[in-house]
Amino acid sequence: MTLVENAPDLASLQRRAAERAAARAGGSDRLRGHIVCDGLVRIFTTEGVEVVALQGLDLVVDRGELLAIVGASGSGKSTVLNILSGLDVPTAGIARVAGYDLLTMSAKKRLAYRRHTVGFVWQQTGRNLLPYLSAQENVELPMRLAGRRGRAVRQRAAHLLEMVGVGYCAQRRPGQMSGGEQQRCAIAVAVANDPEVLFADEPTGELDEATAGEVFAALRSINAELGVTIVVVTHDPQVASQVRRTVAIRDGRTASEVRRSARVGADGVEEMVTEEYAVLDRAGRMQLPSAFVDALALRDRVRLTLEPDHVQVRSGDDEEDK
Ligand SMILES: Nc1ncnc2c1ncn2[C@@H]1O[C@H](COP(=O)(O)OP(=O)(O)OP(=O)(O)O)[C@@H](O)[C@H]1O
Repeated sequence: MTLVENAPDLASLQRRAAERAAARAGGSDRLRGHIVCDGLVRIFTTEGVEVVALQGLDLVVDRGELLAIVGASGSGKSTVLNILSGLDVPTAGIARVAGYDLLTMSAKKRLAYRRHTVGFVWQQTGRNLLPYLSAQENVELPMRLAGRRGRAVRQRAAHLLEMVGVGYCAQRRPGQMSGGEQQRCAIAVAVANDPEVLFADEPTGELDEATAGEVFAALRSINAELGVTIVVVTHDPQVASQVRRTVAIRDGRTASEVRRSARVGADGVEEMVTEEYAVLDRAGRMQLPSAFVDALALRDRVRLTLEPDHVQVRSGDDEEDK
């Protein structure tokens, strides 16, 4: 499916994010695979019952990308995020972030990873900000805890608040800010110590659509200005219009992907093109979108035919019915 619209702004932000990310990494050749999941498996065992939350999930996120992960409740989104953020350990497979192997790293390294390499924004605003500090003080706090002092700390905090569009809230406490303003402030807090990767778990879950749009704008501007790699987990399928790449998870696997890219049309005007892909894993497996399965009443067996430039999928019942 391909949709075309005029929205060059997202494209120029993404170009800037790629330039900043390349500058951070010391060259554009270091951009590939900032986050790599390969055949990732997570099995939970509760009272003797096994739940396979991730069953061979593959995902590659490049340095400087802004990626959204979507999926229905129970599809495995939080499990992936918990693993990538170092809170949980996978059962098998490969999970690597910024050169850290998340399966084998020691407890000491895991702590350093969580403190310095990654930043977090949670859905509950109360988990992101201290209620008795102003927005400015909240953003300064992680820098002070890391031993930084002086005018540079105050300036960076003020600069980050401006970057996410809530500079006017600097002297307000969280209770004096709206939910959207608090989440934008939380983004500034999360990147205060310049992490390589920012993870956001349902950062707009408690917000209305317009306010959610402002939070995504803040994430895009942080991504473009700092070149930080961002992964947002959400159950909101509308997010695909807010970011360049959206990966959908179904039953613990990456099922499909929506990409928005800039193209110059015949009239010379730059436009955004949205394309949806199914994801083929290394074992040759892919999931058909449920809408396709329902439309053709596909079930149990399907017939595959190799054509010169595509593969045809037909109901396996056809031949038997004749
Ligand atoms: N600690 C746990 N113990 C047992 N099962 C778990 C545990 N954590 C998650 N699961 C199961 O793993 C599967 C994936 O859960 P996960 O929380 O990753 O889904 P999700 O897509 O984030 O859902 P939601 O949007 O509702 O948060 C579910 O079947 C869930 O019940």
